[in-house]
Amino acid sequence: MNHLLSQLTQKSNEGKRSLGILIDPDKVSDNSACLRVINMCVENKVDYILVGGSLMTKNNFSQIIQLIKANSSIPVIIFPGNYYQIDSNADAILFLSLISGRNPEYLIGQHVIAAPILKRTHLEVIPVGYMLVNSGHATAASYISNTTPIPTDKVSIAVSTAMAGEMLGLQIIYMDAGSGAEAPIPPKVITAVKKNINVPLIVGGGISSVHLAIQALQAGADMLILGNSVEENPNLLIEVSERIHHLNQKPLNIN
Ligand SMILES: CC(C)=CCC/C(C)=C/CC/C(C)=C/CC/C(C)=C/COP(=O)(O)OP(=O)(O)O
Ligand SMILES: O=P(O)(O)OC[C@@H](O)CO
Ligand SMILES: [Mg+2]
Repeated sequence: MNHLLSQLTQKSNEGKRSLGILIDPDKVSDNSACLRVINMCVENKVDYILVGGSLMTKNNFSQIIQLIKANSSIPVIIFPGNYYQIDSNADAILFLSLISGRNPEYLIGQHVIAAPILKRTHLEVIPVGYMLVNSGHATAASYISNTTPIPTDKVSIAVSTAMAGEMLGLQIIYMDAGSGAEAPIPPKVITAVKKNINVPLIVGGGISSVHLAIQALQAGADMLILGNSVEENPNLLIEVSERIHHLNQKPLNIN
């Protein structure tokens, strides 16, 4: 029942890293473009495909999940911007509580609406403490959720927020600079958070080069999420995936 969470937790405990690719349905122009990304994920042994966005203006969410399921065996994890983004053909959903913000709607409101719908599916529901960290300019997730991201230089706020999330029972912490961020989460913030929690740490937002990806992994990220940059530079997916498989032969342990 909690297969993916167990897998991620075990990998994290062993110091092994994972790679997730985000497909934002709003950015998918057509099936063939989407299929290209899916095929690249398969060829490069990507661990997870995430599907979701802050806003959905196209009616293609379920279709994209079906396309992934029909063309790969990579687990599909919903990364929802809101409770409309639920589809029983996916494998799991990140049940995000936006703990960096103070908007009750994104801390618990959306969840109350989603819970009975999720109960009727077989989706694995993964409780996640979702933290937005300032990235230089406003991001869609921060604007849409009407929350202020954690200031980048306030490391102790990021650490305390992550610790509180873990103490509340959340099983993963996801630190996000926001999709298309000018700069990703600084390595020192990643390391400080990682050293103070015992649950897996996902890091994403603005990872636009192999160098930045390696920096985040070496700082302590258990799982990286790449979105925008993969569409702009497909080689990034290939190179980051290779590096992760290489690193996993000599696992690091930050804790
Ligand atoms: C529990 C359920 C069902 C929903 C939770 C909803 C919560 C708390 C969401 C957190 C806030 C939020 C709006 C997150 C969005 C995360 C996401 C899927 C980001 C993908 O990128 P975009 O934010 O769409 O960026 P672009 O500007 O690049 O399109
Ligand atoms: O699109 P990018 O900037 O890679 O970000 C991915 C994801 O972490 C956004 O929520
Ligand atoms: Mg979007």
